[in-house]
Amino acid sequence: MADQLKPLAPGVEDGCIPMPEEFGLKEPLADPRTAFPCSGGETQALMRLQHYFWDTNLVASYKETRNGLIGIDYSTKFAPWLALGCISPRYIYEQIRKYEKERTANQSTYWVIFELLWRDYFRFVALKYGTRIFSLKGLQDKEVPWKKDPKLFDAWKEGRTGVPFVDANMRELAATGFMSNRGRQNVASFLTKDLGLDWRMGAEWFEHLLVDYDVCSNYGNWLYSAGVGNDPRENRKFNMIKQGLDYDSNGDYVRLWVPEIQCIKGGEIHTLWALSNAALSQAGIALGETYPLPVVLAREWSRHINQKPNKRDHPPRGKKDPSHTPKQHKDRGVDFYFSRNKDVS
Ligand SMILES: Cc1cc2nc3c(=O)[nH]c(=O)nc-3n(C[C@H](O)[C@H](O)[C@H](O)COP(=O)(O)OP(=O)(O)OC[C@H]3O[C@@H](n4cnc5c(N)ncnc54)[C@H](O)[C@@H]3O)c2cc1C
Repeated sequence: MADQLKPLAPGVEDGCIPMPEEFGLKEPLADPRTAFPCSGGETQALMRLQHYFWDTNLVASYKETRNGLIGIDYSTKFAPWLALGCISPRYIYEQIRKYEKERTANQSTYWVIFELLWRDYFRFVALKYGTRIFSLKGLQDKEVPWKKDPKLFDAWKEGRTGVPFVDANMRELAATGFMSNRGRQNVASFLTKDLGLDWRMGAEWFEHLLVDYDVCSNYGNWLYSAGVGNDPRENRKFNMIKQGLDYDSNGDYVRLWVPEIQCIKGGEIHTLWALSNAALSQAGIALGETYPLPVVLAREWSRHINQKPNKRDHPPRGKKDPSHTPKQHKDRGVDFYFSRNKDVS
């Protein structure tokens, strides 16, 4: 490696690095609700690792918290730094191995490595298939009658679908550039399976906004969600209402991002349209006016109307913070990549 950079070519001046204002850009606003309140650069990335591994031992409970929705510590948040080359996956891997030797090795420490393997996997998929990862028919060359309805797409991207769990996630993305993995899987399934929209519209919207945008991980995951990746199982679809009740049983996440419906208490917030007029008007909600009616109603959602939050999904004892994931049943958290069921719900 060279010790020094070569001098600039003759005639090229070494001016100052231009500031965002010179391009007409304003300082980005920091939303206090963000799950990624960090800044860029290698130093910050290393500090995050130090915090997540060595200072707090959060890495040792990653598997239980990784499906969380609120706050910085439910997952590693390494993705933005990885996407921009501020930290390397090898360094993270070596640090996990060191942690396992010096502190503890458990399912959680393994699971962070496992997630990094997904990242690698999507790189290999992109290498193998090249520009086919952007093709409407995907890797399977599969004909699907995708729609391109701009009204439905706008409702999705602006968080106005009338499905609170979807809207909360889409608003978080627009306001902060970040969305949890649980949220991404759900809104992608909603766009492709419930709305039947061209999956590439969703992928492009993510590309436009994600602070951790990465061409391989983004298009690889979208292909998967759309059912046109190299996954042999068909028609897997998330049930938005069950997911909302499982992972945001009390509705705290929805209330954080969809304030106009925050007067509805508890998990009923996920099925607003099923509430009585009296309950809605008491909460100051006029469906279709102050908050949209659902743009679509999937048949399987009706199973969860009036469902009390599942006892088993209450946060583990001693973990009251809303950012903690509900206790997971055997297969929960083993994303749609592994679920044997068609309706991953
Ligand atoms: C539709 C969709 C689009 C996505 N787009 C992107 C993207 O553009 N860039 C991106 O980095 N991730 C993407 N992901 C994967 C995943 O959601 C994010 O990597 C993760 O939410 C980032 O948060 P984290 O760093 O706290 O992850 P953690 O849960 O802490 O995971 C640790 C690391 O493992 C890797 N990882 C975790 N899950 C995945 C996955 N499913 N696929 C690939 N790598 C994974 C990431 O590098 C992540 O930083 C997407 C997922 C979906 C469903």
